Amino acid sequence: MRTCTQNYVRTIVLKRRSSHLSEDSFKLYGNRKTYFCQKLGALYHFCEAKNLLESSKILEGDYEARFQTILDEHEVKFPLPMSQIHYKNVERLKFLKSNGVLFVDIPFHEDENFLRDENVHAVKIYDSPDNFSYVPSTGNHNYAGLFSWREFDRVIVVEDEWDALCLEPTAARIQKGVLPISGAENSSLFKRTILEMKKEIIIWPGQLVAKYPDIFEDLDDSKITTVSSSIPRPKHHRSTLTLLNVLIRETGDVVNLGANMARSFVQSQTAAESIKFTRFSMLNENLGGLRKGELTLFSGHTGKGKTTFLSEYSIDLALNGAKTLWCSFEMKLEALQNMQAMQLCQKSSEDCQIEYEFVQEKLGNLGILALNSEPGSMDPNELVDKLKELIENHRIDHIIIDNMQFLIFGTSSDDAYMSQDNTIRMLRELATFTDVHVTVICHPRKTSNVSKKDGYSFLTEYDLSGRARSVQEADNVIILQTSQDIETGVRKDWIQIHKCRHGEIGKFGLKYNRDTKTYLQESDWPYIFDYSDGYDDFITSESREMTNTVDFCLPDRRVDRLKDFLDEESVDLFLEENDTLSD
Ligand SMILES: Nc1ncnc2c1ncn2[C@@H]1O[C@H](COP(=O)(O)OP(=O)(O)OP(=O)(O)O)[C@@H](O)[C@H]1O
Repeated sequence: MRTCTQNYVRTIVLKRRSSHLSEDSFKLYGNRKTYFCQKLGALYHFCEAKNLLESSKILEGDYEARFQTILDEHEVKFPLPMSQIHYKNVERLKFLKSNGVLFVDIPFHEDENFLRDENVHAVKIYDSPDNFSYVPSTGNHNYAGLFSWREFDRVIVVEDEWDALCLEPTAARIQKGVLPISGAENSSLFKRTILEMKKEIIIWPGQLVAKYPDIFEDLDDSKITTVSSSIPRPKHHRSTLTLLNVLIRETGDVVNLGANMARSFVQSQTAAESIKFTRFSMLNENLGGLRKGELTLFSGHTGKGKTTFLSEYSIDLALNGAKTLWCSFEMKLEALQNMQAMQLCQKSSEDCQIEYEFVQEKLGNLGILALNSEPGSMDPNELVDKLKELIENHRIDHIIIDNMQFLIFGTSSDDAYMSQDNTIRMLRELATFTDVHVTVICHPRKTSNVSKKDGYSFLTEYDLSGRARSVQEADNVIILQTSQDIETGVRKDWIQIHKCRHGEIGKFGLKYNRDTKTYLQESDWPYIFDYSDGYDDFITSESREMTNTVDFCLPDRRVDRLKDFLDEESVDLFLEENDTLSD
């Protein structure tokens, strides 16, 4: 009798084209038939696969006795010896799902039986997620028979059955089959029968070529495409979209748009799942909320509020469920913390200190994280590695990097450009392949097109420092625009969306409250402050300094206009509450 102290017993993954499987098993695990009917069924399948992976239980003690109990509990007859189990018997093992996952092994021998998948040969038992053994412990074991490689001319070779399980439905949407390789390394049949017959072989990750030289060395190079080793294995991806992105971006020179309709289905699904803004709800209209897997560049004139705005932006998102990680290389964490407390509670710094405990609790519940680093430069490679780890461990949805300059190295401008291109490319990949939204603050280069009237030039995406490459890589480019009338001192701020790959460009005004460091978007301004009017006529000589703040002065004629909209009593109340507004 075999004894294991800890075993993961994992359930059967049974979803192949087979006449003796009931419809029920197709539905349970999904197959191409199912998800083509349901369109987004692949997503379901993907989640199912992930759930199976994550919910597998550890069985303590004597494996076989425990296993037999499970079989008995579910009244499943497991006809030993295992080498004689047929698929139709195995089918019943799906009842084991609630107890974890049991992989039923397909014989992989140097004979044609393999191709018919007739027999189940062994059970794979996990001592830990990476350590497993087979019962009975004979020869080669491989799960190829469970997957879809036979149905397509193009095949993606992956490391093991978990990768295959996670990738298969997505791959099928773009007409590719999957084939797990582990266990087949000693088989010349594997190479001869499968790989040599296929028109295109994608190897994910590319290191498998070096790991299994006997299998790949003689294959025609022109048929092989490898997925970069910096991209995580399929089982580590968080959504179907990121898997599709890898397959579409990393493989093949030409994309069949017809076959890739799947991508737009998933894309629209992602949009529907985007995290919406409340304080800055006007961003929902253009950007469609915060979408996972995108890269946003955020810019604005130096010292004009980029960090301040993004801080409140991250609070808004956090209040709607998005977990943001701040990488603040410019501002000390205490300063960021203080600003976030004020913005969250909409209180002044002094009030936050008075109500310290309340503020602390509220901010704590929000769950915004910050990389524990001192202000200063950081090696982008080191940062990206760190971020991958944090995304995995803390389930992060959004990363803000403040700012790009701290990730650029090089003495000459050419070196700096190269470095910036490289950093942006890494951040782009990070967003795409981890399904996290990355927002990067970029400074503009020095601009000179300043009109006499406006103290700050109007920035466009072309004013962002570095090369156009960054803008091309980004999904969104947002600029906090500032203008200041040189004569009157009036400052105006607005958010301008210059690029939005999956939405629309647009703009909206902002007013700033110095006391709480918060912004009020245009649609929330008291209606009397009509954006199209401009602000010039709000100015009195005393209030010049404060014209873009919400507590600005209101001249008499504006009060009169207020009366057109409100009754006498409400106007009095309004004026009383805003006594700075009265003369
Ligand atoms: N709209 C605004 N009107 C007036 N003051 C503002 C406004 N927005 C932010 N500020 C103030 O401007 C100062 C600088 O803000 P912040 O650090 O956010 O700017 P930044 O653009 O990120 O700066 P840098 O270019 O140095 O990175 C802060 O004291 C902030 O309170």
